[in-house]
Formats: sequence, C-alpha cells, structure tokens
Amino acid sequence: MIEVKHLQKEFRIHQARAGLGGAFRDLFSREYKVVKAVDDLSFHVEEGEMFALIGENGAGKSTTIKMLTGILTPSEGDIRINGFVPFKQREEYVRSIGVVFGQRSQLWWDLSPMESFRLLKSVYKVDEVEGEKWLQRLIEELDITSFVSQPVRKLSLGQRMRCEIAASLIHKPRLLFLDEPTVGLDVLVKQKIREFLLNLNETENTTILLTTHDVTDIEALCKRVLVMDKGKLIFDGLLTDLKERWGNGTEISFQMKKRTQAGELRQALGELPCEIEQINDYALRVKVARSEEMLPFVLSTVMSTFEVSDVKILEASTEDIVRNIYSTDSEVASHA
Ligand SMILES: Nc1ncnc2c1ncn2[C@@H]1O[C@H](COP(=O)(O)OP(=O)(O)OP(=O)(O)O)[C@@H](O)[C@H]1O
Repeated sequence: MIEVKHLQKEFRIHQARAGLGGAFRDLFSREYKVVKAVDDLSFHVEEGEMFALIGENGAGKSTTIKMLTGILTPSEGDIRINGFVPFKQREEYVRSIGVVFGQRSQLWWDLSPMESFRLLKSVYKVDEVEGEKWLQRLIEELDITSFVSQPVRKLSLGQRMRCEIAASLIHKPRLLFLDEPTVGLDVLVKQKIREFLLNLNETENTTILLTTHDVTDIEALCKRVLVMDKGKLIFDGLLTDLKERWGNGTEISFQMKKRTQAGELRQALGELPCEIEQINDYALRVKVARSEEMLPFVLSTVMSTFEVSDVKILEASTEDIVRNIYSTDSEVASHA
C-alpha cells in the first residue's frame, strides 16, 4: 500500500543578519540555512495496517505526512502509494485517500456538516445510493446525528473532530491519514474516535496512519510504531518491541514476612540476569529486563521460596518509554 524509499525534504530558511546594517545588507544578498526536515526515510506498509508515526516537536512528522498526501514535493527519494506517486498524480491520488489534520478544518464554517458532506459527495462523484448508505453508517457510528445539521462554527471541538473524520471518509478511501486527531479532546470523545477507527480498520480493512503526541492513542490503536528524530527514522517495529528496547524493564517489589537479604534472593534466582536491590530488612526490589519471559519465573520462584506478604509490579508506561526515547541520543533501530 505504501512504499517510501530514501525520502528527503530540505527547506531553505532565510537567516536574517543582526541589526540595522544587517537588515540593509539582507536587501542585497540573503543568507540561507538548509534544514533537513526529513532525512533518508524508508518504510513499507501493507494494506490494512494501522500504525503511528511519533516523534518530538520538529522531528519531521508533518513534513512526512505532507509528502505522503501529495501537498509537498520531496527533495529526493520515492513515494508510491496505492500505485500513485502522490505529488505527480495528485488529483487521482486524493480520491483514494482521506486526510484529517487536527488543526485544520475541511468543513465549511458557516454550513452544517451535513451540507458539507453532500458537497463533498458531489466533489468526489460518490454513487448516490451506496454513498448515502455509507454516510448514514458514518453518522451513526461516529454518533453525530444530534448536531450534524448545526453550523460548524457552533460545534465543540470534539463534535467538529468527529464530523471531520466523517468528511474525510465520504468517498470511502482505502487509506486514511490522521494528523493529531485527538489533540485537545476529552477522554470520552477520544474513546469514541478510537472505537470508530478500530472498527473501520477491522470491517473495511482501511489502512490508517496516525501521528500523535498522545501515547494512549498508540496503545489503543497501533501495533506498529515508527519513531522519527531530527528527520530520521530511529525505530520501526512493534510497540511491544519498542517497550522492550527503550523501557527500563519491570520492577517487582517484594515485602517479606521475615528478614531477607539480597544474597538469599540471588541464590534462589540463580544465574537469572536481574538486579536485586535491598530496600530494607523486609523489602527487596528485583529489576528484570525482559518482563514477558522473566516475570513469571521471578514471581513463582520468590513466592515458593520465601514467605511474601505483598508484591507490587511496576512496569514503565508507554509514556515513560517515549520520554526515555526523546531524551536519549538517537540510535538507529531496525525493523522488528
Ligand atoms: N515550510 C517550512 N519551511 C521551513 N522549515 C520548515 C517548514 N516546515 C517544517 N520546517 C522545519 O522542518 C522541521 C520538521 O518540522 P515538522 O513540522 O515536519 O515537524 P513535526 O515532527 O511535525 O513537529 P510538530 O510535532 O511540532 O508538529 C522543523 O525544524 C521545522 O522548523
């Protein structure tokens, strides 16, 4: 569905010289700095995948989406989506995709969403009967019936965003781009949007690409994550692998009924690669790197060897992990 090879986008930014003299010199000769917003990006996406593109501010996500949607022309590299080269075959290409930019609206401000939907139907030359059936399904599933006939300017952000999603899907595209779709929304609306997207992906096999700063979006929706840093792709793989790679593992804290020393725990756990920390005479903490395999072993061994009064398992959240990635120097990671 999506094939991106060595994609690059450079921007030339005018560097203003300091002071009045500088401004005067700028009139005659301008100095420019080149910013590589996207640097040698390559990835491949199968039809029906739902994946997230993440990275801190300025990482290059929006520039990537703009190139994928045909708004920007790459400086170098190839993009082929659904058989199209987006920036070359723009008109045909946009009929096969849906786009939602969280910060920008595709609805007419003074019209109702319903009127916008009807206009979009004729722009996309959607089949009357099939198109109407599909629209009714979108309205129902996005739960927008009660306000779909009010002017867009009177809608709340959450109501508008659900209408934006409906508008982007009027022509039943095979591929949907969502740039920050849940930014500023309350938990209930986020939940509704996520349920809708999961259902769309499952029932229609729509390929969905999401950029987000909200890690709960990723956890709810995507198995695959692409992480960008300073224009480069630094991770492309499963969310579970991302957690394993950048997470600090899992910590298990044990409260013992009797005095227990770290050495005794070490003896019980044998050669298992883990860190054991003595909190006090009765409390110890075991840190394991690969939680999925090791956690059950540590739990069962300690519980069957010692008298344990309390256990707590502390796993790094995706949010901690993403923070961890952004604060670490980038290191290229390979596809899982
Ligand atoms: N039109 C432009 N002209 C010049 N520089 C640009 C332009 N658009 C983006 N950039 C620069 O390219 C880099 C990547 O920007 P981009 O908007 O793609 O990042 P982002 O990951 O989407 O960030 P955010 O999360 O803040 O939206 C930044 O350094 C930005 O200043």
